[in-house]
Formats: sequence, C-alpha cells, structure tokens
Amino acid sequence: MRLKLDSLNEPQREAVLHTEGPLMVIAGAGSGKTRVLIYRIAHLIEQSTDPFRIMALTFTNKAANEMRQRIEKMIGNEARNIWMGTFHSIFSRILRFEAERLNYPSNFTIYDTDDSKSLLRSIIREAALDDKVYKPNVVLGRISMAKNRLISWQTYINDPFYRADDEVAGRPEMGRLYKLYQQRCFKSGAMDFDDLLFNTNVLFRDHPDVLHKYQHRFRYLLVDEFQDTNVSQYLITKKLAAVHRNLCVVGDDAQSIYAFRGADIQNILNFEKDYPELKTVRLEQNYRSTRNIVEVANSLIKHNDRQLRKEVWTDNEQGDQIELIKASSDAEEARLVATSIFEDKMNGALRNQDFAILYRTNAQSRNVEEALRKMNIKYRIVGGLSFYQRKEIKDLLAYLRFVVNHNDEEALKRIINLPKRGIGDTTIAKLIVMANENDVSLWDIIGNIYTAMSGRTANSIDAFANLIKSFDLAMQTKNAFEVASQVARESGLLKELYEDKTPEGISRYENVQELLNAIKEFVDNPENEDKTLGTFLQTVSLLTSWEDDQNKDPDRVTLMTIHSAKGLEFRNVYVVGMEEDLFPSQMMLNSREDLEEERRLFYVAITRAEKKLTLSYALSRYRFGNIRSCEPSRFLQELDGQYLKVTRRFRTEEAAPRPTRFAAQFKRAGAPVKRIPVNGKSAHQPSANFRPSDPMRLKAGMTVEHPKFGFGTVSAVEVQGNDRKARINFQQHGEKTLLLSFAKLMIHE
Ligand SMILES: Nc1ncnc2c1ncn2[C@@H]1O[C@H](COP(=O)(O)OP(=O)(O)OP(=O)(O)O)[C@@H](O)[C@H]1O
Ligand SMILES: [Mg+2]
Repeated sequence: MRLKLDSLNEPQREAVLHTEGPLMVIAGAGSGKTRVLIYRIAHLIEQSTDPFRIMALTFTNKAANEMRQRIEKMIGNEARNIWMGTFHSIFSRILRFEAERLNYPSNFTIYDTDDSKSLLRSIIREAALDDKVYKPNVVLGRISMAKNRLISWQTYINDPFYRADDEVAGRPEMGRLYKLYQQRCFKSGAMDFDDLLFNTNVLFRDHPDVLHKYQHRFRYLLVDEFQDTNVSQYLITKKLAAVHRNLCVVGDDAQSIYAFRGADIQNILNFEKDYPELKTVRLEQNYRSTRNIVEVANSLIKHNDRQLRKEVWTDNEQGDQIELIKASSDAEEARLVATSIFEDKMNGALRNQDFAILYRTNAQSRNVEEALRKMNIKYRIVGGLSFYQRKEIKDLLAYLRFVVNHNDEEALKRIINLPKRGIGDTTIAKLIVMANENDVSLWDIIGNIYTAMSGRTANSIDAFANLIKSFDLAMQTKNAFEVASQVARESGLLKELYEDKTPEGISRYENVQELLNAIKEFVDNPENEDKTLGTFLQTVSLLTSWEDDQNKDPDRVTLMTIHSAKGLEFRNVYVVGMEEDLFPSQMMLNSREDLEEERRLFYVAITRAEKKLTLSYALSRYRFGNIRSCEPSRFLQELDGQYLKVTRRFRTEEAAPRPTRFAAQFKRAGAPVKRIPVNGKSAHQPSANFRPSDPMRLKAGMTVEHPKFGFGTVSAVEVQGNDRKARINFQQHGEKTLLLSFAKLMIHE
C-alpha cells in the first residue's frame, strides 16, 4: 500500500520525508507534531526500514499504545516490532539484555517508591541515624536528584559542593546513605526508577561494544514531547544516535511542564549546538481547535517571557466563545460543570467520551466525582484512582471504620501498624491466634492488653490501644468532623504525609485534607438529618458499588490532572478551580520561572479542547475544614476578554470583601485620586478612598487602572448576556478587552 501523504501540510510532509540526519520540529499545540511522528514511522517502514531498527520514545505508555495502533492501521502488523514506549520501559528492556555487564541478574527487580523508602528506613535505622532528621523521603529525593544529574555515590561523596550543601542542611551523612542504599539495591538485584536511566548511561559509558551494538541497531530514533526530557534521557538518545545521526525530536517549549522533575528546556536550545547540520521545521497551523480556542491560548502564553516565538493560527471555524462558570462554592462549581455537560450532551447529541474535566491537583476530583455521580454521568479517572480508592483515603477510612465499629477486623489489621509503630506481622499473627483461642475479637485482646509479649512490643500495642480509647471518648462528645480530624492528626497519618515533600506526598496530603473537607461539608449540610460518622461511612461505601457498576461502560467522561492530559485532545474541555493559590498553585509563586511553568500548564489545558472550552472558578472553597473565600486566578485576567463569556452564575452576586494581592500595588499608585473598584468586589480593607461600586458606572472616556496593564482609557463598554466587557486603551500595553466581572479595574475620578 502506498502511504498517502496528502493529508499532511507542506512543512509536515517535509518533516516526514527528511529521514536522514537530525531533525527538530518545534511547534505549537495541536499542530500535528505527533501526527508527523506517526507518518514518519509509517513512511520509514514503507521505505523498507526494518521496524526493529526504529526506536520511538513517548511520554506515557498510553501514548505509545495509541501511536502503535495508529501505525498498525496504516501499515499492518509489522508495527508491533517497533521499539516504542517510555524511556523507562524501553531502557529497562535493554538493561535486561545487558544486565550481566553491570553484574546485575537479567531478571532484576524494579523497586517502586514504597520499596525504596522502606529500604532506606532500615538503612537509616541500622546506621543509627535519627529518622526525624534523615527522613526516608527526603533522603530518597536527594538521591534521585543526584541520579538524574548522573552523579554516582562515589562522585557525590567526594564532591565538596554536595558535602557543604548537606552540612548546611544538617544531614552530613547523606553521601554515606546514598552509598549504602546503592550497595543494598545492588545486593538485592534491584534497580529503582532512576537507576533505569542512570544505569543505561553507565552501560553505554563503560561498555563501548554494547553501545556500538545499539548505535548500529537503531537506525532511526524519534522522541515525542522532547521539551520534557531530562539531562539523563537526553544523553542516552544522543549517544544512541551518534552513528546514524537520524534523531528526530518534536516538542513545544510552551508546553514544558515537568521542570519540577528535572526536565530541562535547555535541551531544545542545546540541540542546535550538538547537531550543526540540524534541520528545523516549524509547524504553526493548528488543526485541533476552533479559532477562539487557539487565539485565547495565544493571548495567555504571550505573558511568558521565556519562550521561542511562534505564531499559532488555524483555519478552523471561529467556534463558540470560551465559557466562564462562576460559582459560589466548590460544590456548586462541580454541580454547574456536571449540569453543563448534561445539557451539552442533550443539545448536541454528544457522548460522555466527548468530555474531559481537568484540574490542577488530584484532590479536586472529589467534588467533581460527587456531582457527576449525582447526575448519573459515568466517568473515568486517567492516570490515577478515583478519590475513594486512593490508598491514603482508604487508610483514614479504615481508622474511621474501626472507631465506629471495633469488630471490624479488616480495618484493624490495616491500621494497627499504620503509620509504622513497631507492631510487625508476626506480632499481629500471634494476636490473632490468641483471639481465636480465647474466642474473642482481636480488639478484645489488644484493648485489654493481655498480650504476653515482650516489653517493647507490648508498649507499642498498649500505646495503640490507648490511642483508640481516646477516639472512643471523642466519639461521645464531638461531631463527625471533629472526630475525623482528631483521628487524622493523632494517628500520625497526617503528619507522615505532611513531611513527605515529594510531589506524590504533597498530593496524598491534599487528598486526606479533602476527605476531611468532605466530612465537614457533610456535617454542615442542613439537608442531612443524621450527621454521625457511621452515616458518612455508609454513603461512602455506597459510592464504591456505584463505581463497580459504571466501570463496565466504555463511554465515560474523562477526569484527570492537567499534567496527565498532555498530548491528548477532547471535543469539550472543562478546566476547574481557576483560582489564586490553586491555579497558579500556592507552591509555584516563589519565582518567575515557577509562575511561567504554571502558565504553560494552563496553556496545555486550554489547548486540549477541540470545539468547546469552559473554565470555572468558585468564590469559596473548603480548605482544612473551613470555608475560605477565593479570588479568581490571575490567569483569567490574562486571557483576552473578547473570547470569553460568563454563562452561569451563582444565585446571589454579593461576596464578602477579602484581601487581595494587588492591594499593595494600588497603594503605590497613591495619588489623591478617588479609586473605585469596578466590579464592586474589591478586596481592599475598607478605606475611605474606596467604596463599593458596580460595573454600570464604567463609561467610555473614563481613566482606569489595572494591576498589570497600568493606566488606560476606556474606549467602549458593551453588555453581553449577563456580563459586561470594556475595551480599554492602555498606555503601555495597547488595547485590551476585559471582562468586568473579575478584571481588577479601578476608576480614577
Ligand atoms: N495536516 C493535517 N490535516 C488534518 N488533521 C491534522 C493535520 N495535522 C494534524 N491534524 C490533526 O490535528 C490534531 C492534533 O494533532 P497532533 O496531536 O499530532 O498535534 P500535536 O502537535 O502533537 O499536539 P500536542 O502539542 O498537543 O501534542 C489531531 O487530531 C491530528 O489528527
Ligand atoms: Mg503531541
């Protein structure tokens, strides 16, 4: 079969046909980069390249599978033989072949993070170090950082820079732990995740004959999402491509979102230096999205300083305006999103799978899941588990189940040594035997501390029993939320998660907080008559059965974090939680680099949508069991208002004044003018200079001040549906259209 290249545009075809020599495609979202890779591989095979000699590296296994299927459709079964997968999966395969070169068994084990942490815990204990200072996750993070920079333990120990660093951090023994950890992994025939890349680099460095073999074997190398590779990954591909030099990388610097894991945009910039004969192709036409979506995305990413300039445009229809949902609370936000999906499905004869809901943090799925369930809309969570299936949630729920019912032996077994308190499996087995022999429950044995155990274990059991008894007491006087908070705190669960500052640890901590929020909401809800913990747990177990039922259906709405949505596309996309401190995340406000990464993340979210994009935010949200008021995300203000419309609002418009981060800037302006917040919701502390106002007052000719764009003159005000927009000529930034419901404008009178 002849491959048809006429479904490619000119630069795409050029990239597909330029098979010999290094090639870089740096192009905007939805411009067909992945499509180029697919056609390129199909073309190579059609030109009779052996599929075994092609290596294609993708960011996720899911992406690899999809790519393989599409190529199979074009050229048939042979596609199966392409070496296609993530860096970790492809190189663990090569490491298995070559393991003995590194003195590893070819069936080496791959440790996950839990394995690594548990190994480190024992090493730290054996080294008689304080695990409060040398927290396993901190030590692991440090080791991981070193490996991603290709620093071996030998180098680490001898490097004065790292020594000084660890000294300052109060952890001078870090190098020794790194060494012990590596030696133990090696002795157990195990590699952790970072070792897979580290050891591949070692393999290629120390065994030129092995490198030689693979350099000749892989005639063509292709890398998707090149902007998110780290140094270690880049070096591997560079070495592999050194003979044939047929390395094709595609990426978009504007979508680089993994700097926090060591990805480095610098790779893109270095690429030209490493390959002087490089051919660069730019793709600027977007085929995925409507014009409104493409242009609103452009208006956002313009605010980043560090980026390669490119003009993304599209020939697609103008499409609908971007909808903005403004809700009074997080629960209502989720309800409005679910309702909107329901209506769009009805009006447009759409399927569930046409929709995706994206969020910044995993914990946000809880509200969304609840709202979808209530409307009986089926969903799937990609790249994670549904909220109540997550380990940390099940852990806390097990505590709560046990507090409510001391006969729940499964719950007891789950929590008795969680977090680790020195009650091992043998002890638990002995206790169970004892319970059976005496024909009483496990708790009867533990709670009555007749354990006949040696001192230390007996003390641990005693402490656990007292902990549970203190919860029993709390149950008599406190409400469900108070009990659950106490359990989360005093069991040590919350603390353990709080101390884990890895991205996964932070996410787990947020999830547990979100469970507490759910219980608080349950207690606060006047519609619930029975507010006991038992009733709450019952509603949760009912959810699980609903889930089992829906999981059979292939037609489901997709829920996921924006990070997992990279490279994907959906007809209708919702991005929820567009609020300050949530998106941009509170943790990413410390530097311009971090903020720019958050903005790129929002850019990725926007550009997933084909036909319709909806953004939403809430004016209040449960956080740490309290209702907090929120401000709309600064990113919303950065979008060009001409593409936006507010479609749904909550019932009442007034909101309590709340502090704003822009207050200081306004103060600085300081002239004796009277400044009036346009949307009537200025969050300034009450002051004589300000009085509540409404957008009605804004007229053409007025002078206004915007926290980011500075001073400007209003050239027109238009009313659209529920909302008003103003076209304003800013002295420094030119003409902008702003949506008045959240633009932080001040009128100067
Ligand atoms: N020349 C073309 N003609 C028709 N459709 C195209 C063309 N090029 C790309 N597309 C379609 O546009 C959409 C986006 O393409 P693709 O996913 O390859 O873009 P991308 O650049 O990889 O995007 P991202 O940056 O999000 O990874 C896909 O549905 C693809 O099939
Ligand atoms: Mg892509």
